[in-house]
Amino acid sequence: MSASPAPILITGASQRIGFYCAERLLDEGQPLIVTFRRERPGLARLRERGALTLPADFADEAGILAFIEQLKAHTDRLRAIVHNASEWLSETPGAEARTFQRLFNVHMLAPYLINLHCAELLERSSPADIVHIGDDVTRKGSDRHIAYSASKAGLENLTLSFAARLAPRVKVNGIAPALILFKPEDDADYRAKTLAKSALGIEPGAEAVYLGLRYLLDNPYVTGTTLTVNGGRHLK
Ligand SMILES: NC(=O)C1=CN([C@@H]2O[C@H](COP(=O)(O)OP(=O)(O)OC[C@H]3O[C@@H](n4cnc5c(N)ncnc54)[C@H](OP(=O)(O)O)[C@@H]3O)[C@@H](O)[C@H]2O)C=CC1
Ligand SMILES: Nc1nc2c(c(=O)[nH]1)N=C([C@H](O)[C@@H](O)CO)CN2
Repeated sequence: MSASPAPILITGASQRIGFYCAERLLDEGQPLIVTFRRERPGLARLRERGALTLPADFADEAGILAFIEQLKAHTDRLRAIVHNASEWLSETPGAEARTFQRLFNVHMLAPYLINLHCAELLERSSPADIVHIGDDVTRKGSDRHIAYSASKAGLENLTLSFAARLAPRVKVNGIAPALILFKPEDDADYRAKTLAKSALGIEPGAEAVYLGLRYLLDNPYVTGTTLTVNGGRHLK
């Protein structure tokens, strides 16, 4: 039995929420493997801190399977898998089906295949967790991000199925955020309108998701659950 702790895998951790969670886990001395699609400034910092950074594009089955093979060449065990990689795409006029397929690949096919192919790596660790990062928008859908919302709803359902399949050795949960971080290009009007959608009316920052991740990793009696981290949007 290896003395060093098994690594945690976070997908899409080169920026924003995934990057923040990666930094916090490294702060705790947690070995880390992260995936990235495009080279970004934060990756150099994660590498400096000892994280293994693996390129991965989950837009199609071939890219997902290629990542799984690459991952298994680097480790034979995992403490947890955090499925964070995501694209926030609205309907693309004239390319609706391509966008739909892309979103379902990133948000559903990638977690599905990675979970199935990497369950054995998780079962070599105790405790072991899978965390799916979803979206609170699945509560009511979205008229401007139809395929995105549907694919995130499917991801939420994977939480239930994998929690049943992998118990008791692996806990499987989700986190459903609403606004966590604006994008730099979001204008004042959009920001004001978005903040008004929740009871708490704040942009909490990535720590709001990390605290949910920490809770799920630490709690031995939670599985098949999706944590809502939405500032009380459901109350408005
Ligand atoms: N930010 C927010 O307010 C909210 C976020 N969420 C969810 O939280 C999670 C993190 O959000 P956020 O940090 O804003 O996410 P980002 O939009 O920054 O995306 C995270 C990463 O996913 C990667 N990614 C996108 N497409 C692919 C792909 N085809 N294959 C592999 N990687 C890919 C991106 O890589 P690249 O760097 O190449 O673009 C990006 O770095 C997401 O699942 C998101 O849906 C939910 C609600 C609100
Ligand atoms: N992959 C992403 N998903 C989402 C993002 C994002 O930036 N990347 N942002 C949101 C918004 O914050 C929305 O919740 C409110 O405007 C949703 N999903």
